[in-house]
Amino acid sequence: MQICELRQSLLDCDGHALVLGGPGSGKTTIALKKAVVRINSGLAPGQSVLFLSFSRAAVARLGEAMKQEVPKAQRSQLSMQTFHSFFWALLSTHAYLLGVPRKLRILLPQDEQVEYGSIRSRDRNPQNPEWRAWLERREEMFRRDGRIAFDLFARNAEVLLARSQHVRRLITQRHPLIIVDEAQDTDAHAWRCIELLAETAQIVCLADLEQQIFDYLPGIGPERVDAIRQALVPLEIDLGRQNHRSVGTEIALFGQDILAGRARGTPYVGVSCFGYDPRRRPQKAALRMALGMLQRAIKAATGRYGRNVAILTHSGASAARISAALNSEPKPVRHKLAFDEAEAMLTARFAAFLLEPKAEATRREDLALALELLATSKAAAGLAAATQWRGWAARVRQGREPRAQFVQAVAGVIDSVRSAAFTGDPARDWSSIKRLLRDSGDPELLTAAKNLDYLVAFNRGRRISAGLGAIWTRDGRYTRARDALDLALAQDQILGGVDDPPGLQVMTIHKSKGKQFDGVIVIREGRHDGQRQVSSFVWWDDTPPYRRSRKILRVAVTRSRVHTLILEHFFPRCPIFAGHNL
Ligand SMILES: Nc1ncnc2c1ncn2[C@@H]1O[C@H](COP(=O)(O)OP(=O)(O)OP(=O)(O)O)[C@@H](O)[C@H]1O
Repeated sequence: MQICELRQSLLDCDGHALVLGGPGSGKTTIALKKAVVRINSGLAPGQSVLFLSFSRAAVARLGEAMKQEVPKAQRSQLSMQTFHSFFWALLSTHAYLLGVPRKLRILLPQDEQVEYGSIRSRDRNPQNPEWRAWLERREEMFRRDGRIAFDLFARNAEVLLARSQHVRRLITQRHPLIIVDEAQDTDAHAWRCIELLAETAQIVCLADLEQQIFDYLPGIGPERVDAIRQALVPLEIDLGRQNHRSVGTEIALFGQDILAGRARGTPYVGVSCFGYDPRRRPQKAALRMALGMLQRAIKAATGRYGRNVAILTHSGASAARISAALNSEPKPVRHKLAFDEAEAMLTARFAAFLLEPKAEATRREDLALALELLATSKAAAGLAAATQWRGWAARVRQGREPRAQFVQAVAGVIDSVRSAAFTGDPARDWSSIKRLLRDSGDPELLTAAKNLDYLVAFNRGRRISAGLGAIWTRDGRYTRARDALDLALAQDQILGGVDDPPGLQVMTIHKSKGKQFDGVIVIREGRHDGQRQVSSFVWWDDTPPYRRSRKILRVAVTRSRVHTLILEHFFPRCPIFAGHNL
């Protein structure tokens, strides 16, 4: 890699720095180089360069990039973490200074969701007394029981760092250089933490305001980059519109034109569009054709098929529909769906419960508990059935077992696991639970079995297996399997899952941020805005000239290295695409 003068100035700089630049301009790459230079200049034993990112996805990509940019010998001196894992480590060691219990536990998102699931998403705001009451209860859980929700991490880390110079020193002595990825998306608390650490550590912020697509979240806004400038007075280098991701294509230029609202009216190298009429051609057929076109385009450009490709959608519901269309017979297409995990995690707790030893004497309690666990996962999905199932659980406890088919099916499963001989191999035993659920023939239990598949798809299996295996080795049965599962999931949400699998992935545009694929299909369809069908590229509440929508679409189209294909319904027409001729 050529190091230009601009990049060299970053490598030479001892003070704070701010690296700006568009998608694929090389911010991450040069920051990793900077880390290597710092490591080579000598770190004391126990010291490392800290690279902070928002999502595990971004850390996963960093891991990939690191393999290219950082020599093996130095990798252990580079600590790549998400903000969450960094704050968690900080809080779990020092939060007692805030007067909370010494032993902290994480309030998992799926458990939080159970608490507030009944409040509609649009009512989850500080104006709503019900929501405020939940926030207070959540705060109380932290103060009294040491159970802390992810959302409280940054705020409490800030209080801790602000109060204790000692803790600040401990961190900056360990990490003399801190690199902050996607610094434009730090909220006020996370940013204040960095600012406090900047007193005694060197900070390098990477930012691109034009990729700020999480600005609907509280505390995130365009003011952050100015705040960085004011607080750090950094050396500023701007990689501008350099494009190293999709060299030889005009993908970055296309993204730029989308953002600027410029329609040049001629095709772009590396970008194509496949429009279809959903009344004539079903989506599942169009999807398969589009995947073929994408892979052929990648092969034509590079001589080989793409290693990883993604289908990007505007909403989670749309991602789920695409996934279902890909799964449809006769030729299902293998893929991974990045989806809302709460329901699946809670179903896993039900499965863990089924693994726990059971006795005839506790049948009634077991059945009631099973119904409650299932109700909890329903509640997380915001489904009304939860209330009814909880009612049934209460009746079971009173000795009045409802005749409802669902209750009978669950009772059947409980009866079968009581006599099941588990093998001690968690993977096999987990599969036999799934089989039992499927064999029950009940549609709800079938959904539960499917949710368990998702966990495997998400690579959550390994840590869960290890936890369950350890219990079996100790006890010869799965005593308190649910605790082991919770522990595995908590670890996983903070530390784990840092891989970027090959193959096809389906996800929302927001989830794709910071990722890179050989090829990308961006789905455009219709979405109902309450009055009529509008293009799904037009974001909720956005108005001409559609700044927000353009920003988001640009993030989507610039995720690919070789080819981006827009798969679109002919109708409704899209104002953002008007004048383009792809
Ligand atoms: N100076 C360079 N010369 C050649 N290739 C480079 C250079 N810098 C980066 N690359 C390559 O370009 C691609 C994108 O770079 P990188 O991920 O660093 O960009 P980025 O600015 O962090 O992107 P984004 O903001 O979209 O996450 C990578 O595959 C990287 O290996």
